[in-house]
Amino acid sequence: MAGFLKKIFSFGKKEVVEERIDESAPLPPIKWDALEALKPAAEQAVPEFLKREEPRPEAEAAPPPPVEAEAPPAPLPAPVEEAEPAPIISPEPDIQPEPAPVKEPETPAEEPAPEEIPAAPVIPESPPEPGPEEIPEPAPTQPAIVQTEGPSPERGAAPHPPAGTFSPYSDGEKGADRPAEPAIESGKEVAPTLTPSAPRPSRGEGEGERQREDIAPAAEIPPPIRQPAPVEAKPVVAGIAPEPEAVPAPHPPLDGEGRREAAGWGDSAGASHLRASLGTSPIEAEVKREPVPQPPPEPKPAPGKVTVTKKVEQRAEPQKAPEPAPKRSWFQRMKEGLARSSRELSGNIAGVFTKRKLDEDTLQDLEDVLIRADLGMETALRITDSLAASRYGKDVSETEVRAIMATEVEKVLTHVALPLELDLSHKPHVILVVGVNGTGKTTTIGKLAAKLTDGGLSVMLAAGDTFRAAAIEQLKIWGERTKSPVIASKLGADAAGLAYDAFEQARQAGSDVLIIDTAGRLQNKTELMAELEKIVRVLGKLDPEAPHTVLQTVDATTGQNALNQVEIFRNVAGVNGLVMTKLDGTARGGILVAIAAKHKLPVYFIGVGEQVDDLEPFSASEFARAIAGVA
Ligand SMILES: Nc1nc2c(ncn2[C@@H]2O[C@H](COP(=O)(O)OP(=O)(O)OP(=O)(O)O)[C@@H](O)[C@H]2O)c(=O)[nH]1
Repeated sequence: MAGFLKKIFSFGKKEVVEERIDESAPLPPIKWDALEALKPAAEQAVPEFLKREEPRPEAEAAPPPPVEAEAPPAPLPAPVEEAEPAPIISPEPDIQPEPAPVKEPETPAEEPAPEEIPAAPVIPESPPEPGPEEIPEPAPTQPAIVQTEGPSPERGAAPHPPAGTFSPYSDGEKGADRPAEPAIESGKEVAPTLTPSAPRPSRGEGEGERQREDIAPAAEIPPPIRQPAPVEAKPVVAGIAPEPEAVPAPHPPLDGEGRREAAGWGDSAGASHLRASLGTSPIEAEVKREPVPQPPPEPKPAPGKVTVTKKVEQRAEPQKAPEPAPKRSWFQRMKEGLARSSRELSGNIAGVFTKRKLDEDTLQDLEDVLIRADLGMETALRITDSLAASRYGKDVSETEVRAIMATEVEKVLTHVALPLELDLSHKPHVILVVGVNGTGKTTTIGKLAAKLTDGGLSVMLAAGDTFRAAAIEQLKIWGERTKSPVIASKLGADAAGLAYDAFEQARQAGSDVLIIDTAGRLQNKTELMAELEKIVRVLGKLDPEAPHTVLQTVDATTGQNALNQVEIFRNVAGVNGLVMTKLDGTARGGILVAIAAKHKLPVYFIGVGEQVDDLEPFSASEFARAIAGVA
C-alpha cells in the first residue's frame, strides 16, 4: 500500500509541508466523540441500515428476491400444486416456515426428539434417519419415508429441513403413494382419497394442522430464525421414527393414522397397497398400534366370592328362588275364610250379652243373631235351648255362648260329615257332578280325580258340559294332570248321549271310576234341569243304580240360596252328597250347617282353594270351631 499523505495547513506561515506517514506507526485511537460532534445529523452512517429496512414494508419488491433465494420452499405453493395435483401439497408451502419447536411440547412422549435433532440436517434427504440409528431395521423404512417426503417438489427447490420433513409427513402416505408406487396409482381407493380435499381436514386433525399453526407465526420470521427448523423436524422424525416397530412413539403415529382415516384410507386395501409398495411395514405397525381400541375395562367384581382362573370371575351366586310361603293348612285357610262370618257372629253375640243376664229377651236376641249368620232356624234353636238349660238367669259371657254354639253346630254336622264311599262292585262307579254355574264342579272333579288316581284307582272323565268349550278344555287339562282319559264331544252335543258313551267306554276300559261333568245351570231353569234329569235317566239304562254318586257343589259364599239349590238338584238329579266349595274365601259358612240340618246330606269334601290338593274331607268339629271362633 502506498503511503498515506497527510496535509497540514498552517494558516500563519502558509507553508505546506508534506509528511510521509509512517505506516509502521500505530494508528492513533479514534476519538468517536469528536467525530460525532463534527458530523451533522444528516450525514450519519448508521442510517444506512435503517434505510434498508424501512423500504421493506413500503416496497417489498426489493427484498423478495433475496427471500426467495433464501427460502424457496415458502413461495413454492405454485410449483407444488403444479407438480402434484394433490391438494395436499399446496397447503404445505405455507406450513414450511414452521417454528415447530413451540408446538413440540404437544408431543410430550417424544423425549428422544432432542437427541435426534442433530440428525435433522440429514432429514432433508431422509428424515427418519434418527429412527434408523436407534433401530437397526430402519433401512427399509427410511426409503419409504423419503419417498413420502420426496414427492414434494418443495425439497428439491429448497433443502430447508423443516419444509422437506413436514410436507411429506403431513401428506404422508398420499404423497408417497402417487409418485412412488404404481400399485398405488392402480388402487382406486387411493386416487379418490387423495384428490378430494380430505387431506386438509385430516391435517387439521392431525399433525399437519399443528404444523400450520406453528408455522403461521414463523413464516414472517427472518431466515436466521429458521435455523430452529431442524428442531421442527423432531416431531416429524418422531412420527417417522416410530416406524421401526421398536420405537414406541405414541403420538406421531396417531397423527398419521388420523390422517389416513380422515382421508378415507383407513386400513383399506389402498392403505395396504401403500404399505406394501413403500415397504413401510413399520409405519403399519405404528398405525395398528394406536388404533387398537383399548378393551373396555372389565367390570369390577362386586363384593362377594370370585373365582380366579385365567382371570378373576365373579361367581354367580346361586339365585335362591324365593321360597314359597309355607302353605297354610286347609283348616287355617277355612278358618280364615270363615273369619268374617265368625267375627261378625262373635261381635253380635257379645253385643247381646253385655252386662245382661240370660233371660228370654237375650235368648231371642241371640236366636236372631244366629239366624242372620245363616245357621238356620233349627240350629239356632238348638243353641239357645242349650244355653238356657245351663245358664238361664245367670251372667253369660260371649265366650261361653260361642263355646256352646260350637258344640251344637258340631252335633248338627257330625251326621253329615261322612267320607265318600265308592262301591267298586260297579265298574265303573259313576259319579255325576252337578251344581249351579260356577260353583266349582269342574275344579272339584279334577281334585277328586287326583285323589282317586293317587289312591291307585283308574279314573275316566266325561266332559258333559257341552255348552262351554272352555269347560271341555278345562277338563282335558285336569285329565292330563291326573293321567285320566277324558271323553268329550263337540260343543253343543247332547250331554246325555255323551254320558252314555262315556259310561260304555269306561266299562270297556275297566275304569274304576267314571266322573261326569255337567253344565252349570240355575235350579230354576226348567229346560236345563230336564236335561240333567235325562242324563241321569240314560245312565240308568246301563246300570239301574247309576249314577252311583251324585255330588252337588255348593258355593259357600252363596248364602241362603244354597238351600234352594240343594232342594231342586236333589229332587231332579238325586243329589246324595255335597261338596262345599270356596270355604277359603269370604264364606258364609253358616249355610252349610243349615243345609246339613235341613237336608241331612253328607258333606264329603270342602274346597279350600283352587289347587289340586285343596279338597279336604269335611270335619264337623273343625268346621264348628272355625265358624264359632273357638280356637
Ligand atoms: N277359592 C276357591 N275357588 C274355587 C274353588 N273351587 C272352584 N273354584 C274356582 O271357581 C271357579 C269356577 O270353578 P269351576 O270348576 O269352573 O266351576 P263350574 O261349576 O264347573 O263352572 P260351570 O262349568 O260354569 O258351571 C274357578 O275359577 C275355580 O278355580 C275353591 O274351593 N276355592
